[in-house]
Amino acid sequence: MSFSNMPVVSVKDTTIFQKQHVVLSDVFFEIAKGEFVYLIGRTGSGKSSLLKTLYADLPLYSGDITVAGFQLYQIPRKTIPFLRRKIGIVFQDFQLLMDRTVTENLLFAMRATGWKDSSKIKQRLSEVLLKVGLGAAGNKMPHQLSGGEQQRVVIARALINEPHILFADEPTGNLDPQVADEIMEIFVQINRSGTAILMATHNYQFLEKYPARVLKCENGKVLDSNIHEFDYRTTWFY
Ligand SMILES: Nc1ncnc2c1ncn2[C@@H]1O[C@H](COP(=O)(O)OP(=O)(O)OP(=O)(O)O)[C@@H](O)[C@H]1O
Repeated sequence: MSFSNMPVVSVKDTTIFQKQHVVLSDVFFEIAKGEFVYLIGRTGSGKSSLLKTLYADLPLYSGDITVAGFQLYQIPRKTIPFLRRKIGIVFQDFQLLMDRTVTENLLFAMRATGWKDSSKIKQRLSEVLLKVGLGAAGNKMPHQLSGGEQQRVVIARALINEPHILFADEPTGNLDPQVADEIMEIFVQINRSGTAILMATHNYQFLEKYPARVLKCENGKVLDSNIHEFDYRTTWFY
C-alpha cells in the first residue's frame, strides 16, 4: 500500500486504559483520509479516553495504533510534538491564553511548532482566521469574543499545520444550539476541504443533519456503524 492510500488512523486489537483500569478492549477501526466519523456513547463510556490515546495524551500499553504515520506503541516522548503537528485537537473548553489577543494565541502555537518565516506566518494566520469566519478578529482579546467565536479561534489554531485529522472532543458542548450548529458547519466545511475528523459528541441532531459513519463506545467495546447495525437514537441517553 502506498503511503497516500494509508488510513490516517489505524487501530488494531487495542485496549484503552485509564491508569490500570480497562476502559475499552478489542478495539479495531480505521479512518480513511478525509473521512468524517462521529464518536458517541454514554458519559463515562470511554470516548475521551480513546481520543486521548489517539493523540498520545494517554499511553498505549496494548495493541497497535498508527495516527498520521506515527506508531503510538512506545512512542518516544520526544516524538509526540511531531505527531501533534500532523493532527489538530479541539476540546469542549476553549483553552485559549486569555491574556493574549487572537493573533498572539495563534502565533504562540505557530512558534511552538517551528514557524519562523514572518511572511508565511502572516499568510497562514489570515488563511486560518478566514476559514473560521474570523477575518477581522485578530486584535481582539478572548474575553471580547463570544463562546462560539472563542471556539472558532481554537479551530483556527488546530488548523495551522494543515492537519491530516482533527480530533474534536465535544467541541460544541458548552455552546447554545444555534452557535453549536454554526461551529458544526465549520467542521463540515473543513472536512469537505479534505481534513479527516473524528468528533465525540452528545448532539444527535448533528448525526441526523450531517449523517456520517459512527463509532459508538458501549459496554467496553467500540461498535462501528460500517460493521454493526445500531440505532443511535434509541440508545441516546446519558
Ligand atoms: N483521569 C482519570 N483517571 C482515572 N479514571 C478516569 C480518568 N478519566 C476518566 N476516567 C474513567 O474512565 C472511564 C471513561 O471515561 P471517559 O472520560 O473516557 O468517558 P467519556 O465517554 O468521554 O465520557 P463523557 O461523555 O462524560 O465525556 C470512566 O469510567 C471514567 O471514570
